Amino acid sequence: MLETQDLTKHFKEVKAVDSINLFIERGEIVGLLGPNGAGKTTAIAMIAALIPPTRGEVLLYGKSVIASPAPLRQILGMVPQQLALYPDLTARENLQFFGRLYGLKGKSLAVRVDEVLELVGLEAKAHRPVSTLSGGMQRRLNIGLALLHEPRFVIMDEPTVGIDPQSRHHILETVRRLNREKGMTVLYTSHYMEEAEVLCHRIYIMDQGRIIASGTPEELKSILSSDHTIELKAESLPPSFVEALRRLPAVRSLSSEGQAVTLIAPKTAHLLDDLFRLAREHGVTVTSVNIQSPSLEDVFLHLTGKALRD
Ligand SMILES: Nc1ncnc2c1ncn2[C@@H]1O[C@H](COP(=O)(O)OP(=O)(O)OP(=O)(O)O)[C@@H](O)[C@H]1O
Repeated sequence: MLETQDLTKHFKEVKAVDSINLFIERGEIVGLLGPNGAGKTTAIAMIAALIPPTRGEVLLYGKSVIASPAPLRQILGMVPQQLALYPDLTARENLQFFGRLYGLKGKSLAVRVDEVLELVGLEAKAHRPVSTLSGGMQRRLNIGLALLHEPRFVIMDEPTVGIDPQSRHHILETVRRLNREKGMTVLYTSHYMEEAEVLCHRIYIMDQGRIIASGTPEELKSILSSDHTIELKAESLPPSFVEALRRLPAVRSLSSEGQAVTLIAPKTAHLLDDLFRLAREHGVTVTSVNIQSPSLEDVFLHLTGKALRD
């Protein structure tokens, strides 16, 4: 449906976006993930034809969005990172105001405002001035504004940053529901890996303006498929035992906290025999052992040497 070719944006010497090529099929939820400053907001601003690229192209069904943005604008809903709400108006009045801007009026406006209030779970708060709503509720209303005209394609810029778990859950559920029931296509930026892992069909990982990896969550995790994470808990963890674990040749990295120690090692290493032997030798009583596959967060660390979180 949409693709970018060699899309690039320079702000003087800063290469905010450096020659990215991505595609989004109709009906997909695609994640654009990266730490703060990776270039996500700049990339989506060019995709939405809000700022011109230094170089490159954005194509909607093969036609240039840069040369003619109108066809994209007709199907696009944009959820910006910054709230665009009138704080003194109620939630309903905000929706009515923006609905009129989209050309809705009369009964169809009233019906659509009610539908959107239900969709973002704010029916009970419709009469409240926006300034009295929680941050999470304001974010949900901000999403509602972008959905008023029933867009077929929605771009969301970090819609869950800094909000309570309940609102975050609600937003993720809303995106899933719109995708499932209406076939809505979504481009979703985030720096929360676990969120993208459960929500997105495909993910692009961005760092310093470039796409450094892409694929389904499973494909990305297979980058570390030959490793696993072992978490061992014990009644106590003497430092000599932790050191002995660290010296095992197969252990790539180790961290310990309280009564738990976490190791990353190749799957082929068959480390469990060594773990239990060392535990016996150091008089350590093991209470549990948990073996896990690496997460997307681990993949990002592996690719960039950095954690994604703030
Ligand atoms: N208008 C601008 N003028 C100069 N530099 C800019 C401008 N907009 C963005 N940048 C720079 O471009 C780089 C990418 O910024 P961008 O906001 O796109 O990143 P991001 O991944 O969206 O991060 P965040 O989540 O913090 O918004 C940063 O180094 C930023 O400082």
